[in-house]
Amino acid sequence: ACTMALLSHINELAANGLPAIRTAALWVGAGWLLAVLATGAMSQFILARLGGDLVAQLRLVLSRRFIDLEYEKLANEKHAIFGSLIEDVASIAPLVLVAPLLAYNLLLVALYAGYLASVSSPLLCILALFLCATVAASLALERFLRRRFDALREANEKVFEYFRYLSEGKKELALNSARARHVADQLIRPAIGRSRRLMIQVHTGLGFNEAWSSAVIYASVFVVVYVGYATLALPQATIMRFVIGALFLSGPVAFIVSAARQVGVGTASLRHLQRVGLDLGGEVEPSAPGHESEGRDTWSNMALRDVTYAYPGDEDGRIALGPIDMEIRRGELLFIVGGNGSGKSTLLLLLASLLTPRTGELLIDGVPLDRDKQRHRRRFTGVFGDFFLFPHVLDAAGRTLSDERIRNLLASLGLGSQVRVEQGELSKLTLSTGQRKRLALLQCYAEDRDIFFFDEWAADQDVHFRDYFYRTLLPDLKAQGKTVVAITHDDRYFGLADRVLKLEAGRVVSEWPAEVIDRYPADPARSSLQR
Ligand SMILES: Nc1ncnc2c1ncn2[C@@H]1O[C@H](COP(=O)(O)OP(=O)(O)OP(=O)(O)O)[C@@H](O)[C@H]1O
Repeated sequence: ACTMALLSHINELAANGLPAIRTAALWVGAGWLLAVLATGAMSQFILARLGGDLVAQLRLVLSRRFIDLEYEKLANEKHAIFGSLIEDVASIAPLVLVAPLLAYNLLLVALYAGYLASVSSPLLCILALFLCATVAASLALERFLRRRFDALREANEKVFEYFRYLSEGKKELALNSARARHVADQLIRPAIGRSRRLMIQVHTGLGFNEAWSSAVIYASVFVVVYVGYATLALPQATIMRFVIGALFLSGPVAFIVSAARQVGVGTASLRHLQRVGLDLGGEVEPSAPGHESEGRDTWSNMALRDVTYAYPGDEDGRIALGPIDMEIRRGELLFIVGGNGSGKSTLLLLLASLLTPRTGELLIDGVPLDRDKQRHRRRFTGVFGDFFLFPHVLDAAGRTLSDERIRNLLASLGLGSQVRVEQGELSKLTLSTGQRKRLALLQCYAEDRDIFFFDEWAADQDVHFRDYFYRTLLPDLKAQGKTVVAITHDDRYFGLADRVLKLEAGRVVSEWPAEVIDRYPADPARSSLQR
C-alpha cells in the first residue's frame, strides 16, 4: 500500500508537474519513502521469522521421519537416504524460504494490477496478455525440465556415494594408488561430468526463461505505448502513468519467474524424499512416551514358524533365510552358529522384528506379533555386527545413567583409565575395535532389557577378555534371568550354552541341547564350568 501511494505520488508529479508549494511535494514524497522503508523492513523481518520457523519445522519433521522410518527401508537404500540428509534438506530449505516471498510478490503483482486497472483497463488487458504468455512459457518449461531436475538429483546422489568412498575408504585409497586413480577417474569424474551436463541443461533452461520473461515485459511496455497512442489514442499523461506502474510491476514478476529455480530444485528433492519413503506431510507426533509404566513383561517363549526372508535389494529374489522354525525360551543362553552368509544376523533381525518375514510369522507365546512391534523391540538390547556407538549412556527409559554407575561399568570392562564420563556422556568413542565393542556392551548393561543379543561380539576381544565374556559375563546375565542370544564362531565355548543352533544356507541344520553340548567339543576348561 505504501509503495502504491509512492507510485501514485510520483505519477502525479510526472503528469502534472510540481505544485505551487514545492516543499510540500518533497515532504510527501519523503514521507512515503520512509513508510516504504519502514514497512519493507518490517515485512522482511516477519518473512525472515516465518522462513526460519519453516526451516526449523522442516528439519524437525525430517528428523522425526528418519527416526520413524523402518530399518528395513533404510538398510536397502542407505545411499539414497543419506543423500537425502545432505542434499534434500539443503535444497528444500530455500524452497520453503521462497514460499513466503512468492506470496509477498504475488500480492504486489495483484496490487499493482489493481492500480494499473485504475489508470487504463484496455492497457492492462494488453499487459495481462503478455504476462499470461510469460507464465504459460514458464509452466511449459517447468514440465519440460521436471524430468531433468529428477535426473540431476539422481546424478548428484551418485556423486555423493562416490564421495563416501573417499572418506570411508581413505586408508585403502592411501595404500593403493591404482584404486585411488580408478575411483577418481573411472567413477567420480564420469559421475561429476553427468551431473555437470544436467546442471548446465537445467540452468540454461531456467536462464532462458528469465531472459525471455524480461524481454516480454519490455515488449509489453513498448506495445502498450504504441497501441496507447496509435490505436486507443490515449492522453500522454495516462500512458506515462501506466508505463511507470508497469515498470514497478516488472520487479515482482521477475522475482516470481526467477523463483522457478529454487522451486524446481526443491520439488525434485521433495519427490526424491517421497521415493525413499520420507513423506514430509502430516503432523510430527510427539516422541513415544516412556515405557516404565508398562508393567512386567511376562513372555516365556518366542518362535519363528515357517519364516522366510528375502532382502528387497536382492534382484533375483534369493531367499536369504528360511524356511525356518526355531524358538527362544525365556532365560536361556542360546548360541547361533554357522558359516558366513548362513543367515545368523538376518535371523537376529527377524527375532527383534527389525525385518518382517516374507512368509511365516513371529509368535510370542503362540500369538502372532502383528501390531505393537515397538513394544516387542523394547525387549532387546545388544551389539550388532555393524554396531553404532552413541556417546550418551541411557537406561531403558531413556534417562541418563548416573556417572558413578557408568564409571563402575567402565572399570569392569577395563576402560576406566581410557574413557571419562561427565553427566552421562562418554568422553571418547575413538578407541580400538575391541574397546569400542566393550563400550557398546556397556550401553547394553545400561539399558538392561530382557533379551541380550551379541553378533560375534567376542571376535575382536583379546584372549583374556573373550574368556571373561563367555565364562563370566554371559553366565552372569543368565543368572539374572536374562535371555541371551549370541552369534559365535568360538566353538571352545559352545559347552556354556543351553542350546546351540546351527544354520547352513539359511536353514537350521542342527540343534544341540545341553546334554550333547556337554560332550562337544572336548574342552579341557570344561571341568571348571558350573554346569
Ligand atoms: N542387505 C542385504 N541385501 C541383500 N542380501 C543380504 C543383505 N544382508 C545379507 N544378505 C544376504 O543374506 C544372506 C544371510 O546373510 P547374513 O548376514 O544373515 O549371514 P551371516 O550368517 O550373519 O553371515 P556372517 O557370518 O558373514 O556375518 C547372505 O546370503 C547374504 O548375502
